[in-house]
Amino acid sequence: MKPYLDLMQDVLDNGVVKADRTGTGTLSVFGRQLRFDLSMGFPLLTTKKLHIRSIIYELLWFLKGETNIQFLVENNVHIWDAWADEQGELGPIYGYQWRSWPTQTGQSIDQLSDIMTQINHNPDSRRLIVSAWNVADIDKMALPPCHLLFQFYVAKGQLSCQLYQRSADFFIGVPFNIASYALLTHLIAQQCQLAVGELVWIGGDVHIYLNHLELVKLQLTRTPYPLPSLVIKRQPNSLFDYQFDDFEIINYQAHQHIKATIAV
Ligand SMILES: Nc1nc(=O)c2c([nH]1)NC[C@@H]1CN(c3ccc(C(=O)N[C@@H](CCC(=O)O)C(=O)O)cc3)CN21
Ligand SMILES: O=c1ccn([C@H]2C[C@H](O)[C@@H](COP(=O)(O)O)O2)c(=O)[nH]1
Repeated sequence: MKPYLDLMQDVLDNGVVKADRTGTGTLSVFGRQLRFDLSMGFPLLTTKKLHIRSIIYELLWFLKGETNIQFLVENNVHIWDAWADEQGELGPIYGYQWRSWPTQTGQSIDQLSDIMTQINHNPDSRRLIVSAWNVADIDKMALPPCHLLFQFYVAKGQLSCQLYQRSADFFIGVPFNIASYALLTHLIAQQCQLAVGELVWIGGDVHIYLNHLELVKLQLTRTPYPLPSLVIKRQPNSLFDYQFDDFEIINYQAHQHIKATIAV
């Protein structure tokens, strides 16, 4: 995860102090890229132990097309609690747009099913894109999508994924986002009988919240361990049939977790 740590240092060295919506304040840079060769290991941070359980459940929840935190809460995952209303609703966020983007004629588009069909039948397509940025729905969302558009690419029997993230909480959110899209790429690759290629992460406003600066500096004193591996124990019939127990992360050696306050 050296690229992640290098960019963390880049934000410390070159970041501009900016005010933000949450009132916390950030150090921020604009427009950065990270690349991970997924065939070389699963990109899970090793300089701070990550709660992979939350990451897996969140992705399964997106894949179900759900936007109510009930499924997460039932599985003791509370990462979305702070943004939900009293009914647990978040509005038409990721899951809804991925699985049932509404059309003007009252129908809906399952972008993920369509992308799988395209990868299988038209792998050289340059249009393998999924977008969560539904302009007409933004004001109904608890939070406009941060990871808002991703594109797949097939070459040499490998599936690569590039993600655009408009706003990136580098200490808390980005490690989750990288692991989540790495997992998604593995799942789609398995379903399409492809190997995994690269994950390319692109950040717009890449920021460190000012109350995370000391934690970031602590993390940068740590030496990374080798990356763990992902084992998928079963091949379900569809992308939407995976369960939590299908996954195992092996050889995950990491430094102690660093607890931080999240900006809401
Ligand atoms: N400021 C901010 N940063 C984010 O990363 C973020 C948001 N807001 N709002 C919406 C979602 C929710 N996501 C979240 C929310 C909380 C954690 C979090 O608390 N992580 C803890 C571990 C908690 C756990 O897994 O139970 C951490 O220390 O990483 C992570 C991602 C990512 N998003
Ligand atoms: O998956 C996610 C979701 C959210 N974030 C961060 C990025 C920002 O710090 C906040 C969102 O605030 P905005 O004012 O809407 O930009 O949440 C993330 O890093 N990853």
